[in-house]
Amino acid sequence: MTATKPSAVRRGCAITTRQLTKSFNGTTVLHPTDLTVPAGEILVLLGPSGCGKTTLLRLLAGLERSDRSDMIRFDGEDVSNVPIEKRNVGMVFQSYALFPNMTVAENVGYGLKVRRVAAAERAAETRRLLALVGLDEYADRRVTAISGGQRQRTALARALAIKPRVLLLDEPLAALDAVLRERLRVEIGLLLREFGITAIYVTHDQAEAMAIGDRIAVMQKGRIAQIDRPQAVYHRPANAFVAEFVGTVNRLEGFVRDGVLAIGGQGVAARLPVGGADRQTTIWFRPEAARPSDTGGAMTARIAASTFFGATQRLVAEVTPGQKLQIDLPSNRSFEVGALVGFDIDPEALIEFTTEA
Ligand SMILES: Nc1ncnc2c1ncn2[C@@H]1O[C@H](COP(=O)(O)OP(=O)(O)OP(=O)(O)O)[C@@H](O)[C@H]1O
Repeated sequence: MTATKPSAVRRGCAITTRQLTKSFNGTTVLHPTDLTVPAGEILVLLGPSGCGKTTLLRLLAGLERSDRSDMIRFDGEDVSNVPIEKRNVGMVFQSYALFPNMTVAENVGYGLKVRRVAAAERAAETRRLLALVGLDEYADRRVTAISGGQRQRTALARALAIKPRVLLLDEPLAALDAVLRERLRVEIGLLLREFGITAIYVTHDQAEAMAIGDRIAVMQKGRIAQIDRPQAVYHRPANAFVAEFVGTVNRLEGFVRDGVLAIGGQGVAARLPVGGADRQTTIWFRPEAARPSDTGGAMTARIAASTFFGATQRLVAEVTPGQKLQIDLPSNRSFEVGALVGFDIDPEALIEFTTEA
């Protein structure tokens, strides 16, 4: 994609919400939410179906009214009672919502035409945006005659054409196949950063969230469970829900005595040094925290399955009958299903929550 520097595009604005709340028919779907999004940030709203992501996005857009007013500010200005057409937000949806009877260029220039921007200026701006999203050669194609990925880039260019203060994206890649999704999430992230626009991006795909977001707000039942940089959300999840929703994670339950979590079974066992007082606890760790050990290791588990990933292999291993762990080990050693594997766990990567989610 061409890396043209946008010149006329205004930087995005800062967004703040204070105790933003939404109920439908007496059921609260967004609990009071305080959000501060600095200008130019890409914030991803991540969470399972029904957790309130779209509701929060629609409130910011002005497509829903909050339960109380004066809750949303753009650069300090209260926009709670400003209708959508005056909020100056751009929107990109999963279903491209393009006009099928128009060309790519006509779609991109549509918002400018509605705003009565002169034809020459409109054409120049449209060309610039099409170059930016790598569609200059498709300007005169009908949108019905381009691919899904090209349609999504057309939708992005169209949303950016009106120079929005905020760009809101709701599962923009959900309708695309896996390969295209993976490519476009990198491209969209680069484009949004290049624009310097403030963007709120809704997805339920954690890999997409980590690739695109400057920060991720993980939502759980109408609340933000954690808002932080992708690395922090992944490595230092705020609660068990976040740990399980973002990436693969293992849980080990047992008693800690003299600083060691010990669980045992028939030939398989864990004696994991975790420190701290004697307690019953759950310890969490990610598959890549496992380290192969030739001397036995703190953990011994029976291999139930293995999957080759190239550089690594993912083993499913039973540490006690019924307690399965997923661990990633280098793929240059082969492990037989049914055999025992010894490994350690990077102590830095152990996660323990004082309160359960
Ligand atoms: N207009 C509405 N009337 C009644 N209930 C609604 C309305 N819109 C959303 N809801 C409810 O609010 C809750 C949150 O919905 P929302 O669409 O915000 O979730 P989401 O996280 O975006 O989910 P998904 O990923 O499935 O789109 C859901 O339980 C949904 O059924």
